[in-house]
Amino acid sequence: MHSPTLVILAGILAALVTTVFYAVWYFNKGIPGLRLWTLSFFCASVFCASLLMRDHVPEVLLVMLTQASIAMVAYFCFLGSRAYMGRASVPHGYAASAIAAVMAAAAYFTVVQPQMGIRFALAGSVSGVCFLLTAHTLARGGFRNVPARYLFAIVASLHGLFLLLRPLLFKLAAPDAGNGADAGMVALLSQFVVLEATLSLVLMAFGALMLTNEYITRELRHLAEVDPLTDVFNRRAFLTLLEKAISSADRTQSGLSVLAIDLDHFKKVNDTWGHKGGDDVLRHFVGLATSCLRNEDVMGRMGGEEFAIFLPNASSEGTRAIAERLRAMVASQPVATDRGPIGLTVSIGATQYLPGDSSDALLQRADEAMYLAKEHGRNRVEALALSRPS
Ligand SMILES: Nc1nc2c(ncn2[C@@H]2O[C@H](COP(=O)(O)OP(=O)(O)OP(=O)(O)O)[C@@H](O)[C@H]2O)c(=O)[nH]1
Repeated sequence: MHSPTLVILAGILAALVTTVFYAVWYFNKGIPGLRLWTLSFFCASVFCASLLMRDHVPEVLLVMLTQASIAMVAYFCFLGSRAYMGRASVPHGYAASAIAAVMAAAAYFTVVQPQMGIRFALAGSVSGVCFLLTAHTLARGGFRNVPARYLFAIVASLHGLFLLLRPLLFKLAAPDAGNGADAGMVALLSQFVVLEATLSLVLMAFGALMLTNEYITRELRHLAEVDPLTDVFNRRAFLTLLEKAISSADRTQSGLSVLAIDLDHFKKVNDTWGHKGGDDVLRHFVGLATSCLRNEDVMGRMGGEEFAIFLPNASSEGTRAIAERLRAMVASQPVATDRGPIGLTVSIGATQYLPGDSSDALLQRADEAMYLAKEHGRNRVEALALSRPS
């Protein structure tokens, strides 16, 4: 296909992708990386537009514009990937200096010592390195959690490698571009370069949209499962996980313990310190509780100032020890506030899964034990059916 036609097609695609990304970003500004990917595709549109203005703009200006825009396509793509992966941005000063140096070199090799090959290699190497860095950034986090990163990382690395090897390819295919046969080969390779860039653009846009979609899905799942104040599972999610833990305990004949925890005299905390003070206490308690749990232990907020924790594979002694450690920790570590420390105690009911228990029965028994702790004076641990019958 005619090269200018391919460039027009690539330009239309880049502009369309930019518009779609801008619209998605406009309504979802919190998605990390999306703004930078939008800028990257915008620079790709500028690059295509500048190629099409070839006959109407002074050569040196055109070369500087194309070199800067192609470098920025890759740089913004790299920054977007870092943002998506939650990594810190890189200092823009280095990038600005690098792009300025590339533009200066491009001007030098256009006006002072015209060398198209060197300009070509320069543009390819800067953006090639940025695309390889993009692939490395996306791959480093581990593929298992976010499988869509496969596509983006593979396309970015192949595109980066192609950009780096491109001058070599031209050299091998057409060692003497002045000769007629080699000039034909150069034209063919140029068409392939535009095709490769267009295909990479489409695939990377696809990858970025998949990552965006994955982020939104993850956020929605988080909102549906997690209590916004304390960041532990809400009642519904906790019960679902408890059901699964019960099935697993049945299957593997392993232990499963449940703690029901209620903050003592929490109404008084609210009355004395205000609702905000009460919220701080809830968060403080959750922080303490999670610090003394193992990775496999699961905590949920069952409502108000009531929490529950289930402990897979915990023995009765282990369960008692964790409950007692948590009780003592809460009692000894008041919440520090500007107006002084807020003292806090908890009542804990502990129980263990007995064959045939439903999740409701198990939680109810833990609750009964917790009410016993309240009745017996609060700031204590009570247990029901904690030892497994032999
Ligand atoms: N700050 C804050 N308070 C809450 C929240 N949810 C429930 N509460 C308060 O928790 C308090 C629970 O009080 P009660 O059920 O009377 O229990 P208590 O004062 O802890 O007394 P005991 O449980 O018998 O020790 C109420 O004042 C609720 O308003 C919340 O998300 N934030």
